[in-house]
Amino acid sequence: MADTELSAQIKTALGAVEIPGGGDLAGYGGLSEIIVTPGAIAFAIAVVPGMEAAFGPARDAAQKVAQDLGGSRKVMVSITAEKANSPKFGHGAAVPQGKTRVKGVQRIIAVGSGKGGVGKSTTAVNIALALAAEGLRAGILDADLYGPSVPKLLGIEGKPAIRDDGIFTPHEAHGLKVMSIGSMLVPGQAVVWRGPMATSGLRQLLRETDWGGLDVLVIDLPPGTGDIHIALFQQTIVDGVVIVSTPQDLALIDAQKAIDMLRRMAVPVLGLVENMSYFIAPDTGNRYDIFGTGGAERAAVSLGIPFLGAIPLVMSIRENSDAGSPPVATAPQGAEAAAYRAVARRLVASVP
Ligand SMILES: Nc1ncnc2c1ncn2[C@@H]1O[C@H](COP(=O)(O)OP(=O)(O)OP(=O)(O)O)[C@@H](O)[C@H]1O
Repeated sequence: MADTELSAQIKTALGAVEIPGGGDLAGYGGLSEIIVTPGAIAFAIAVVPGMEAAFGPARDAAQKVAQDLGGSRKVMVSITAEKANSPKFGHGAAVPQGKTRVKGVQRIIAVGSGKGGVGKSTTAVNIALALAAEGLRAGILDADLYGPSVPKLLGIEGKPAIRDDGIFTPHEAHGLKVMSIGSMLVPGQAVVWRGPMATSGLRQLLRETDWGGLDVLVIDLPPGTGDIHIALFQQTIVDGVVIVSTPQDLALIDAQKAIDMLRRMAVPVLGLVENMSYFIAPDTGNRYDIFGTGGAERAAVSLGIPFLGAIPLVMSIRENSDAGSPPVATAPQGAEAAAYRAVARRLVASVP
């Protein structure tokens, strides 16, 4: 059967998959193009804020429908989310003075996003690994208080060791020094960890860790522009910020707000990375732009910032990252690692 026929057949069959709020997946506006190749089937479901879990059963059902029709093809159905922003940076605040560097750290590159759920943490971890692959002594600090995921992405468990003088010894994973704000949280505590507690927790992790001489520390920021960002940028010299976005997440207004905050806080914007940008069929190697093409590049141009590269939507990125085996470390010769390494090289070129 021709691939387009199977694609149409799957779409029709998705008419039997119910979605939250009524209706079916075939008629749902957030369903991407259904890519069918001789060896694979891939499509994505874009959902609105807070609906990722609710759409889980629909995704599982869609996966089954596609698998039943697709025979031995490998099936990937992803949910891509656009979560609500964190609290906004107040307008009119003065550009702060008195920023300092972190002891034992030459350069800091932060990774942020206008919105959550765009793959910011996955990108941050793989960029840090790619910087290490360029020969730099690299580390990563997980500042995403509202959803720390770096420990899972790097397969780290437990709290970091604390020396007698109260200084943290960071975890080590895949050649990276790693600290996560997740280690500071008691389960269920995150909600009340706002404002001063959150910022002092971050400060402690950043300043009271024995980084042991790093060329570059990557900081995985929370999404949006909130207290953590303001405190970090007020107190610390951050050499630049990378903004991660998905193609359908390119509501320019969000990226614009994040960039506006960075500019007013005198933090350089290093550029935009487009994540889950295109799908590469594992069998044919062909590229498919399932949500259209060129959005992030155009957005970068109109925002006046560099476009740093596009990361494909690949099943192995999700599966391996969620299992603590990020592709840059575990499959360094693969196409996924190459995409992250291209971004890292552009960063090395733009941060002295
Ligand atoms: N390029 C990719 N291809 C396939 N899956 C991806 C890709 N990038 C990220 N993912 C998956 O998307 C999900 C969300 O990624 P991640 O946790 O990095 O997002 P985030 O923006 O940091 O989210 P949050 O705002 O909740 O912290 C994860 O399951 C991850 O494995």
